[in-house]
Amino acid sequence: MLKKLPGDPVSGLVSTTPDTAVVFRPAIVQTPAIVTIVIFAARLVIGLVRSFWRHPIASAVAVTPSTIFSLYGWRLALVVVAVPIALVGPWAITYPKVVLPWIGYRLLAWWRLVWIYRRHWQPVMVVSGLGRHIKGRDYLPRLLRVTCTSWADVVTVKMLDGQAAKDWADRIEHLAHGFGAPSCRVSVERAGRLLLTFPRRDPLAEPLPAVPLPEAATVGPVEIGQTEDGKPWLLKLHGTHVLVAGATGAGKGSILWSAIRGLIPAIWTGLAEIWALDPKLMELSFGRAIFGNRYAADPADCADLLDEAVMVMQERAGRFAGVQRDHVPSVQDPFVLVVVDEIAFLTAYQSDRALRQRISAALATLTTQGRAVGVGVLAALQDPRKDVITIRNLFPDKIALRLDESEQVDMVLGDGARDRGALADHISPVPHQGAGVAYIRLESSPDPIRARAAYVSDEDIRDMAALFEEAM
Ligand SMILES: Nc1ncnc2c1ncn2[C@@H]1O[C@H](COP(=O)(O)OP(=O)(O)OP(=O)(O)O)[C@@H](O)[C@H]1O
Repeated sequence: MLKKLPGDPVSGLVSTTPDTAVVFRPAIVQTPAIVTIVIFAARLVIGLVRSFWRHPIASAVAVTPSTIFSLYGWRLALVVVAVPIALVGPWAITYPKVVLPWIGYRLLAWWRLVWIYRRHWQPVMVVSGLGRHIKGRDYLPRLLRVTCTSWADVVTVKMLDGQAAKDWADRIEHLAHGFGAPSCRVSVERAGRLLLTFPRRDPLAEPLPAVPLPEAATVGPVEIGQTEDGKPWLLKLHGTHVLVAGATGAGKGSILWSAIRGLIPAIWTGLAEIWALDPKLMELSFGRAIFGNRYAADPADCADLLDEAVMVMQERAGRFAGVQRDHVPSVQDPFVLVVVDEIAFLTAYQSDRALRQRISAALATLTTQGRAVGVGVLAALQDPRKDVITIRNLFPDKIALRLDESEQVDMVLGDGARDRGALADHISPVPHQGAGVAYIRLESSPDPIRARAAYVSDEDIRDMAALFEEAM
């Protein structure tokens, strides 16, 4: 009814005299006041119904006491407020994990929706360029829902038609600053819809103690720490190869040692073996007893050990050919995990060219053919540039600890990882806050996950090694 086709009727022309500008009289559509009032009232009712529907608890908390106050006075309103608090309060303190998701986080989500996101939505969208202001009208992405977890707000957004997730990923800093969050992560919920994660606090700010030794022998994903949403960080080792990149002091050792720790019962029962290459002669030498005679520090010895691993791999491949396609760990054919601390010492920084080529060839062979026959590589390095590690892409799983430069993030985790919120270059260099904190990108999902590896102290390593020393 209020729509008008573009252009003005000829009768609207005021002047067509040569030498004077053509002037159009703007078309004014007189809308009766009652129509405007009805439209605004309908919008208000729809908004209230939607608000009650989406936030029943928050709406009840806001509306019930004020209604009772206006109808029956403050005494009854006080009773209505005090009784639920008295009932739910002790329950919430005793069972916070039950009460918080059901009541606490819902109230918080409503409050943050109203106070943070809805209030700032229009300016943040327009200024960041995600919304458009055309001819006095705003075209904004729709803010659909806010949910809260213990550490973050998750905002569901319907993008404008024609927008891509990358448009949002390119503006994570605008979004984080605009909504007062330390960072923002973007993931796709489904076509046209995004989830924006805004952390409220850092759940990984405190170091984690070493994970207890597993009770059962397993080579399955081993628990090595905790992810941001409080779940155990399970690292797959059998059936893959893992590259860990991090600047000096980023905590590479804690990932290597946590992985070894998770395999200790399997090593003990003969289902797994760790073959350790320690060219820096620092990290792995601490637990030599765990590795038996499969430990090398000198580059020539490392090359011999790698060649031996290749031979084991090829012998198995020959035996398994046509019989089985997957490796099942057994005492005869244990899972062999080749752990390399600072792989660049053996490849890029190795001055003996022949040795360097031998080592590179062995590593490339293991990473291309090893996983089906139960030989895996877990390698750590400081500098992820291509000229330092040419076989970077042969590792299916990669972990980025604190990195020095923003460009290194995509080198480790793949294109677009940093845009989606893997801010590995922003991890704190203070060991207490940032060591062991990492971003992971799994083969199955483009969205990076933030996690922290448990800290395996020298004492923990000594205890683990002592188990094997006694048996020797
Ligand atoms: N997961 C962790 N949680 C808390 N603190 C840690 C963790 N890992 C390491 N640290 C602390 O950070 C320091 C450096 O760790 P680490 O030596 O493992 O780093 P790195 O990446 O191996 O460094 P480099 O490459 O220089 O050997 C350790 O001495 C320890 O105090």
